[in-house]
This record gives sequence, structure tokens and C-alpha cells, in this order.
Amino acid sequence: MKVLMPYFKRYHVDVWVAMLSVIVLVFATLWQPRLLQVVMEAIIKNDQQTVFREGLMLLGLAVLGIVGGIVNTIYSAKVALGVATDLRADLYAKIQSFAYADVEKFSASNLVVRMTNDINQVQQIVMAGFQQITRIPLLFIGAFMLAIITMPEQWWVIIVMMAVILLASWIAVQRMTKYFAETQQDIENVNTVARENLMGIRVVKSFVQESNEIKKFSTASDQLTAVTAKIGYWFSILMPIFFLTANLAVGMAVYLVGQNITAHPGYLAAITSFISYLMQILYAVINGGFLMTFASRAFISIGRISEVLNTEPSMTYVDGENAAPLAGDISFEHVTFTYPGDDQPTLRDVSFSVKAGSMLGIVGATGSGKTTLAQLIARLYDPDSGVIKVGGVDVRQIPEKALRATVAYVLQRSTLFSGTISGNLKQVRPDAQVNHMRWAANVAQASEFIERLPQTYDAPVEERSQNFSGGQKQRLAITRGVIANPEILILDDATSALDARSEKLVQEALDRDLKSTTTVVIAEKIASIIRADQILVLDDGQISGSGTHRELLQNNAIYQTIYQTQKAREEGVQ
Ligand SMILES: Nc1ncnc2c1ncn2[C@@H]1O[C@H](COP(=O)(O)OP(=O)(O)OP(=O)(O)O)[C@@H](O)[C@H]1O
Repeated sequence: MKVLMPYFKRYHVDVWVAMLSVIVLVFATLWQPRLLQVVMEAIIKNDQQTVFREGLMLLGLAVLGIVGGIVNTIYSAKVALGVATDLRADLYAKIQSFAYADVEKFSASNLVVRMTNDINQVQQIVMAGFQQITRIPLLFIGAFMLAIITMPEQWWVIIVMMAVILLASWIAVQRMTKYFAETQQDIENVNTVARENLMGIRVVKSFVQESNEIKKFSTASDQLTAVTAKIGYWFSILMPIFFLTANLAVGMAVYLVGQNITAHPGYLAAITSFISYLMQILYAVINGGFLMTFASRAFISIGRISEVLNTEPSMTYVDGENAAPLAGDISFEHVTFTYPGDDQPTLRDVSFSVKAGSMLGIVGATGSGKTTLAQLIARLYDPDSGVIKVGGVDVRQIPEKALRATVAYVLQRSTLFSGTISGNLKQVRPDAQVNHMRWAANVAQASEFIERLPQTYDAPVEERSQNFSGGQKQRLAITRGVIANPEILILDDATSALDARSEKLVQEALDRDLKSTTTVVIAEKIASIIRADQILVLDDGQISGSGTHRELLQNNAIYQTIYQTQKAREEGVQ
């Protein structure tokens, strides 16, 4: 709850209005049975004047109660909405500050549930809290005292009723808290299955996996249903217990009063008032129970939100707004790197250096660590040991903006954001004009298809860029990579969906138009890196050889094997 305090402070006026309006509402609620009793006594005595006067007051009190209730609801909603919005914004900002590894640790779908479902739980508890948190104790204590004042000899009826209700609530809350925690986990599972299925819908369809996917989804969904049903079960038995107990209490009170009503005719008015107070006590206890179950659920959500807010990014950047790019030299000095949670390093004692403006090719078997190495240049992770330098500076000493201005990283399957082509390009270069876009698209061999689109550079990019083919997406990603004319351009299998001719044209354009840029090309095909100034051969996380194509062909067995295999395959195709 402590985590919410700073947020409440921002809305302190609304908080006060919500709390004070509750006092008005409770006063009106508690005083109505009292006035009703007076009116009834006046009716019994046939005192018209009192009936009229007190009746009017009763009406005024009812209106006051309604106004108090409305004001309280409006202001509670304002606080709840404001707190939820601010909390969501802070959570989002925190996630943005995370290192890549931190996002992987939580998983994307888990973070989405925390930003949506968990925040909704908080919003609901804040709303319910400001409506009920002062109302319940005030109503409970007030109704209890007034009930005893009204009929002192019936005190034990109230005590027995409360004892039964509180015991039942306590048992139910104990059980339900456990199920609430399970619910959040099950919601996450349903989200993960649905997300994976929808993102990979083409694979699902092409491998006729629909029925398997339906089964997977049903299992996750059935678990959620089962745990939700258990919560429902406890609610369903709780309510009848509450009402049965209250009705028995009312019956008992009426029976006891009935025994000596003839001796005390005034009891007739008092019993009405007494029953009203019993009902108010019941209302307070039921709502208190609801609030507690709600709260136990919301506390789990608050805990999950706090966990994200309290996570310190595993990687931080040195302060500085300096966004001036560094030179394009790269060096690795005895770099060893292990993925968080793994026990074996993925890269071991990797050392090499690349001069600015030259081309580095990286080849190796699948899983040998090529992408990992590229990610370290872009500082998506920090190494366990060793130093990585860009422009002669340890990457850990480079402000984030400067590093991003220096290194552009194009992946095999880069994400384009929904919006427009120009919007995507302007994310990298905010001042980009059409001539800049055209230049970059020419390099990436993308201008031809972009300029055939009716809206050219303002053409829409749909969610997950599904309105473009694989090759078009790669060309757009390369366009985005080159538009800011970076000092270092990493192409991580970024031309895999391009035909050989287009790939050659991209390479020629890079040589021609980005002469001073250091290019790091990771490729399956040796043809893609054959002209590199230096080629690294990675084998199980280690550099097995380095040199030009010619040198490696002479002295590196792994390189020779890859080359011969690819050559044989090509000749077989021809
Ligand atoms: N985020 C991650 N967490 C844990 N292990 C990972 C992660 N990413 C990659 N790995 C592991 O690290 C090793 C190297 O992966 P990497 O992607 O760098 O290889 P690669 O040479 O680029 O492979 P490919 O040619 O198939 O793309 C693999 O064994 C992989 O399973």
C-alpha cells in the first residue's frame, strides 16, 4: 500500500472530498432509522404536527444521503482513475528503462498483464476503498451503538450475529486469497498461449496446428475457469450464510420484543429502528468482507507492480545528453559473456578489432554466438569480463544517446512500428526529409517498391508490418538502419530474405554511399561476406579463425568446410 501513497498525495483534494462526503452519507444513513422511530411514535400517539415536522426532516436527510453518495462516488472514481493512470505511466516508463535482459526476465506477456490486469485491480480497490474504507467502520460502530441505545436488552443478538458472520468471512477470505494469486498466473498463461498463437498464426495454419492450439488454449483457459469457479463457490456460500444469520437475528429480536410488547407499546417503533440498524451492521460486515477479498486480490497486484517498479535496470548508462556519434572502430578484449540464468558462457575470451570504415564479416554454425556478439556491440547486454570498445571508448562509459547515434542494428526480423514508413524512419532521424528517405531507401533497394505505393513514404505500416512481404520488411529495416548514416551498421542476417541480385546491389550501395561506415555483417552465406576486410569464424562461442576470405580458405578448417558445403550445394542446384 505504501507504494500508492505518493499517488494519493497528488490527488489530496479529491481524497478529502471523497472522505468527507462519506461522513455526510453515513450520518444520513444512521440518523434515518432514529427519525423513523420518532415519526412512528408520533403516529401511534396521533401527533400530526410531529409526524409532519420529523417526516420533512427524514426526507431532507434522505436527500443529503443521496448527495453525499453521489459526491463520494464521483471523487472516489477521480482518485482511482488518476492513481491508475499515473501508476501505469510510471510502470511503462520503468519498463522502458529496463535492459533487454530485464524484459526477458519478466517476459513480455507478463509485463503486459501487470500493466493492464494488475493496474485494473488497483483501480478497483482504490475506488472501492474510498467508497467504503471510512464508511464501513463508521457505519458499523454507529449502527452498533445506536442499536444498543435503541434496545439495550437485545445486545447479545447483535454479538451472536456478528460472530457468525465474521467467522464465515474469515474462513472464506483465507481460502480465496490463495485462489486470487493463482488467477493472476492463469490469466498470464492464457495471454501467453493466445499471443504466441496469434503471432505465429501462419505457422499454425501451414502446419495444420489449429486443433493442437485449441487444446493448448483450452487447457490454459480451463485452469483459469476452475480457479475462478472456486472463488465463485466461496462467494456463493458466503452470501446465503450472511442473510440467513441476519434474518435469524431479526426473527429472534422480533420474537423477544413480541413477548412484552403489550407492557411496552413503545417497542413497536423501536423494533423497526433496531431492525434497520441490524441491517446496517450486516451491510457493513458484508461490504467489509468484500473489501477484504478485493483487497487481498489487489495486494497481490500491488506486489506485482511494486516488483517491477523496484527492479533496478541491470544495466545503466553514464549520464549525459551528448548524442554526438563516436568513431566507428570496434574492439573486443578478452570478452566472455553468459546469458542471465545460463551456467555456461555463450562467448568465451573473444578478442578482435575492427578499423573504422572497414567491413567485418561473421560466420559460424547456428548457435555459435554470432547474434550474441553483435548484441554486445550494441550493448544490449554487458559482458561478464573483458572490455568492448566503440570509437576507442569502453561502451559502459558511453552515454546511451551517443551509443545509439553511433551503432545501428538491423535484425533478420526487425520490428517496424505501426504507423507510416516515414514515421518509422523519423524515429531514427527526426529531421528526415523525403530526400534523406529516398537516399536510404535507394541504398536498401527499397525505393522501387515504396515509390510504387500510392502514399509512397507516407504509406501505412500495419501492426507487425503485415502489409509487407518478408523481403520488403527487410529492405524497410535496412532503410531505417542507414537513414541516420551511422558510424557502425550491424546487419544481422538482415538480407536473408533478399534475392542474390538485390543483396549484391545493397552491398554495392553500402560500399558506395556509406564509405566511412563500419559494417558488421552476420550471414549464413559466405557470398554475403566474401569481400569483407576481416572475417571472424565463430565456433561454439570462441573465435576459431580470423582473416580475409583468401586467408581463411587457406588456414581455417571450419571456414573451408562451410565454404565447400555451400559451394557444393550451389553447384548441385545449377
Ligand atoms: N536470450 C537468450 N537467453 C539465453 N540463451 C540464449 C539467448 N539468446 C541466445 N541464447 C543461446 O546462446 C547461443 C548462441 O546464440 P546466438 O543467437 O548468438 O547464435 P547465432 O550464432 O547467432 O545462431 P543463428 O545462426 O542460428 O542465428 C545459443 O545456444 C542460444 O541458445
